[in-house]
Amino acid sequence: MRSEVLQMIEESFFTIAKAAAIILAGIAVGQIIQHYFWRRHLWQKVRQRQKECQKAFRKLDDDLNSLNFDEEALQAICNLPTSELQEGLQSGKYSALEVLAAYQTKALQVNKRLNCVTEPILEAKANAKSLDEHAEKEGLLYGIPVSLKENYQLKGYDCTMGLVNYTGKLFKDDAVLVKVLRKQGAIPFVRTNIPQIMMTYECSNPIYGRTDNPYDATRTPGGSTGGEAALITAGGSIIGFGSDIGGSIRVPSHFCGCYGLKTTPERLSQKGISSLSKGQFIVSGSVGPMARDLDGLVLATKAILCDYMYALDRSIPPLSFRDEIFQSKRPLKIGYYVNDGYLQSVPACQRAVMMAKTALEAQGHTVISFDPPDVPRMWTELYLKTVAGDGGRKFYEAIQKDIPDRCVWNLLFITRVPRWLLWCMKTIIRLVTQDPVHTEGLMSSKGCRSVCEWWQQAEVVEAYKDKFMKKWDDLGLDGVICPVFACVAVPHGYVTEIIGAGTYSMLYNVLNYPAGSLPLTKVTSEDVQQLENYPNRRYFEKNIKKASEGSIGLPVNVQCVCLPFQEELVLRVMKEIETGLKSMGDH
Ligand SMILES: CCCCCCCC/C=C\CCCCCCCC(=O)NCCO
Repeated sequence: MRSEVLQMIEESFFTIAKAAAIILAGIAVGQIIQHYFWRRHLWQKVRQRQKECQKAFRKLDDDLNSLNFDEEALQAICNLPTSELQEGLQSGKYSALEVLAAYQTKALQVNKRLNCVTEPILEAKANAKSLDEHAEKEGLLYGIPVSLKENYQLKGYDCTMGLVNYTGKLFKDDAVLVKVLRKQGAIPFVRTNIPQIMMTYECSNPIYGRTDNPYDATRTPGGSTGGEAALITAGGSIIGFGSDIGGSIRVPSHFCGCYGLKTTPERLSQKGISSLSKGQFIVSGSVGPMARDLDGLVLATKAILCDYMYALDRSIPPLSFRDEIFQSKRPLKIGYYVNDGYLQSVPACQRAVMMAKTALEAQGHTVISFDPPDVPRMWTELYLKTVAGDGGRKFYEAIQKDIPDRCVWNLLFITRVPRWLLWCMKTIIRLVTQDPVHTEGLMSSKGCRSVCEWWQQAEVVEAYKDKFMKKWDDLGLDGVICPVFACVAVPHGYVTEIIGAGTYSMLYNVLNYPAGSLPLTKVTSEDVQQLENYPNRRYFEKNIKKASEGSIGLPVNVQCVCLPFQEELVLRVMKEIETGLKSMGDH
C-alpha cells in the first residue's frame, strides 16, 4: 500500500520532470531560432543601409567627375587655413560650389584610406549653388563646408548611433545647430563615423565599420567623435561638430591631433542631437566644434552663438560670443597638473603640458601647480555611478536586441553580470588588477538602486562641484591646463584595457566646465624611452605602458579648462599658448 503511493509519486514526479525538460528545451530551441531569424533580419538591414550609402558615394563621385574642376586648384583650396578660406569665399575669389567640390573630393580620398565618413550629404551641391546665386555673401561661415557627427539629426536622414535598429528611421527636421550653421552660410556635406552607442573612445559599429587613425592605421582615432577627428586631421574637412559626455570631442581630437571644444552643456542647443543619455541630467552631455586650426574653432564657436540659435531654442541663455573676453590682454593665473592622482599621464602628455606652461609664462601669465581633488572617487562614485545610473540598462537594452560591436562587448558584459556576482568576484578582480579604484568602478557601474539613491547621487555630485570650485577660487585661477587623456592613441580594440585614462576628460563633464583640446606636439623617441620610469604595477598602468610603445610620431594635445560659460576664455588660453609657442620659435 505504502510503496504503491510512493511509486505513484515517483512516477508522477518523473512525468512532470520529463514534461518540464521538454518544455524548457522547446523554449531554448525556439529562442535560438528566433535569435537566428532576428539576426538575419538585422544583417539584411545592414546590407540595405550599406547599399544606400554606396549609392550616395557613387552619385557624388559621378557628380564630381562631371564638374571637371582642376585637381590642383581643388587641392590648393583644401590647403588654405580657415581665415583665408573664409576671406576667399566672402570676396568671391572662390565660389561656394568650387570649395564644396574641393572638400568633397578630398573627403572621398581620405575616406578610402580611413573609413571615417558614413555617408555624403547630397543636398550640399544645391545648397552651394543657391549660395553662389545670391548676391549678398552673408553669414560668418559663408560657403564653408562642414562635417557632422552621425548623431546630428538632418531632415531626411536617420541617426543610427551605430545601432542597426535605428537605420531607416528618418528625421523630419534638422537639429537646431544644423539650422544655425545653415543660417550662417555653412554647407553640411558629410556625416562622420562613431562607435556603437557612442560610449567609448573607439570608432566602430556593424553598419559603417571601423575608422582608422590618420597617423597609424593599427590605432584608433578615438571616440566617440572619431570619424570627425580623423577626417579633419587628414584634410577632408575644415570644421566639424561633435558631442561629448566623457571626452568624446576632446579625446579623438587628441588621438588625431586636431582642435576641439567641449562647451558648457547649457551653452549650445542640443535639440536634435541623438544620444542614449537624454534623460540623465546629473552629468550632462555637451556639443561643440572641432577644427583644423584655432581660427576655425573660434570662428565656429562665434558663428553658432548667435541670436538665431536663441530664437530656435528659447531654453538657451542668450549669451553671444564675448569678443572682449577672447581679446582681453589681462594677465591670467593658470593652474596645471600632469598627474590627476589616479593615473599618471605618459611622458609625452606631461611634456605637452610643460610646453603649454612655458608658452603661457612667455606671454606674461602666471602658471601654478594645481591638484584636482579626489579624482578616483570622482570617477567611480560620481561619474560611473551617474552615467550608468540605471545600471546601464538603457545601453544594454539598445545593444542586446541589436548586433553588438566588439567595442561594446565589455560594456555589455558589465551591465549583464549581476551585482551580487560582481560583489563575490571583487576580491579576485582586485588581486588581478592591483587596483581598488578599478574594482570600485566596476561596482559603481551597476548604478543606483532607487530614486532615493539617485537624489542622493545628485547631491553628492553638487557637493563635489562646490568643493572643486572652492579650491579653484581659493587659488584665484582663471583656467587650468592638463592632459586630455593619460596616454596617446592606442591600438584598435584596446580602449577597455586603459579606460581609466579617461578620468582627465570625464572630470570636466562631472563639473560642467568648458574644455578645449589643443594640439601641441608629437611623441618623440625620448618620450618613449622615458616610459621606463612609468609605473608598472596596476592593470591600467601596465596597459598604458604597453600601448605607448611604438607611439613615436603620434599627436599630443593639451586640455584647457575654464569655469562654466567661459568658452571665450578657454579659446583665449588656447590662443595664448599658440602665440607663446610661436614667439619662442617652437611651433
Ligand atoms: C572599471 C570599469 C569601468 C566600467 C565601465 C562601465 C560602463 C559605464 C559607462 C560608460 C563608461 C565611460 C566611458 C566614457 C566614454 C564617453 C564617450 C562620450 O563622451 N560620448 C558622448 C556621446 O555624445
